[in-house]
Amino acid sequence: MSFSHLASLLPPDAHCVVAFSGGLDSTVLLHQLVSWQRQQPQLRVRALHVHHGLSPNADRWAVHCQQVCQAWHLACDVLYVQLDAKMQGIEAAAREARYQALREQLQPGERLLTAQHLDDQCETLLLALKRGSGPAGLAAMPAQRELHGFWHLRPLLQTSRAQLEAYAAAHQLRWIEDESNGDSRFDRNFLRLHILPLLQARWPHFSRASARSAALCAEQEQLLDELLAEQLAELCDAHGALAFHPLLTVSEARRHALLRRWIAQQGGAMPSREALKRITTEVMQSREDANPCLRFGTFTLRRYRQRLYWLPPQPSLREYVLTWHISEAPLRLPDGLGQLYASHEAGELRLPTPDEVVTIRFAAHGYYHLQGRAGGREMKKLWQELGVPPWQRERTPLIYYNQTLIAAPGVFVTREGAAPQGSAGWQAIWLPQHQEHV
Ligand SMILES: Nc1ncnc2c1ncn2[C@@H]1O[C@H](COP(=O)(O)OP(=O)(O)OP(=O)(O)O)[C@@H](O)[C@H]1O
Repeated sequence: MSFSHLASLLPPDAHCVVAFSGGLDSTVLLHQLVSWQRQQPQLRVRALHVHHGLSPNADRWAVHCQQVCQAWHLACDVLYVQLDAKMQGIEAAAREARYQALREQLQPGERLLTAQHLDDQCETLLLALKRGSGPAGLAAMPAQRELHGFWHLRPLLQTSRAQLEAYAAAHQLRWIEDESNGDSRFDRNFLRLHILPLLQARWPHFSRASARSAALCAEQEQLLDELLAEQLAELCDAHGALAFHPLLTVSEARRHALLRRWIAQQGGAMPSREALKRITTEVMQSREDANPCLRFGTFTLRRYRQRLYWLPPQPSLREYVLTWHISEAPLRLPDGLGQLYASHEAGELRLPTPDEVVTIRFAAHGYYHLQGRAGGREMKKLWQELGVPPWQRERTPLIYYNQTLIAAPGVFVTREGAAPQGSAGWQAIWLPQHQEHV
């Protein structure tokens, strides 16, 4: 038996974690790895089984998986996830929960292996066609991808179901049949049970040919990624906000390709063509003083000045008042905003007097004088002058001494907050959460 499909994806000393459902596909994959390990003794293999709790047989499947692994001298952990069988889109929810549970178990250096095969690839392509996907969707499943810092590999993508069945028979493997595989209310099962057999009967190479189409789409997408990477990097600032004016002077095809890649980098789902057109007309081309906003699931696309922002929910924190003992530990801010540190080295803030209580708030109204600027201004005007986008204005920590606004760390210091010339001051440093461990 040749293991070239494994050797092309895995170094000989790889640490493999197989997502083992106990079905035909992952049983064959696990058996092949165990067999290959005899030739590659440095290879490490272990299995994880996810117990979704959806089938009355789920406990038996978990026991089966552990027995198979025991017989093959492999470690096998069972991961329990909670799902409600009555919920909408249970297939997608189960997949989401499964990948999350699997990911959480991976140790540094381990690779996750799943057992999707050639016919699965064909089904995925047909499902993408049904949704009207573009080339990224029609590329179906990649044989390898990075998944939150880990490698996720699908070594069987070139192997047909018939080949897997022949392998299982030749090695007398035992596997379990998920009874839900026979339920053609699920789109994938409908294709597998009713459509693919017809296509394969007429054109025996249909799955292989369609997988080739998927691979060609993937290649085109990769080429575009490479060609557009430089331009996209130039358009993005350090926070990922996109300078959109240059996009208005390029072709629609290039604009859409750049927007799709930018949204993917921001963690958004692939937008439809219709959505990309709306981004152009309703957000990029809206009036200069408009405050356009489009919702995409839990994300919001907004424009501020010359840039587009892809934002997770940004609730106002105006109700918060946190007392800060600046000589003690750093202060943790609400809603994942990170921490505030006090540094007593060469700061520009005056120290509070003994009767002044230091609080952190997220709202300021009225007229203020900022240090280093002539004249006072309304707070709203100041935010505009400082270039702070509207959604950040009630999420920027503000230091108060009693009822007096002193500073916004890293943004401004008020006249009332400035240390007198020649006297020692202190500094407040705001470290957003994503920088805490740098
Ligand atoms: N209960 C499970 N425990 C562990 N691994 C599983 C489980 N179910 C499925 N897998 C893994 O995921 C692979 C794909 O399974 P399946 O085709 O049933 O899922 P799917 O929802 O279509 O997933 P995908 O989008 O990942 O293709 C299997 O080959 C197996 O490696």
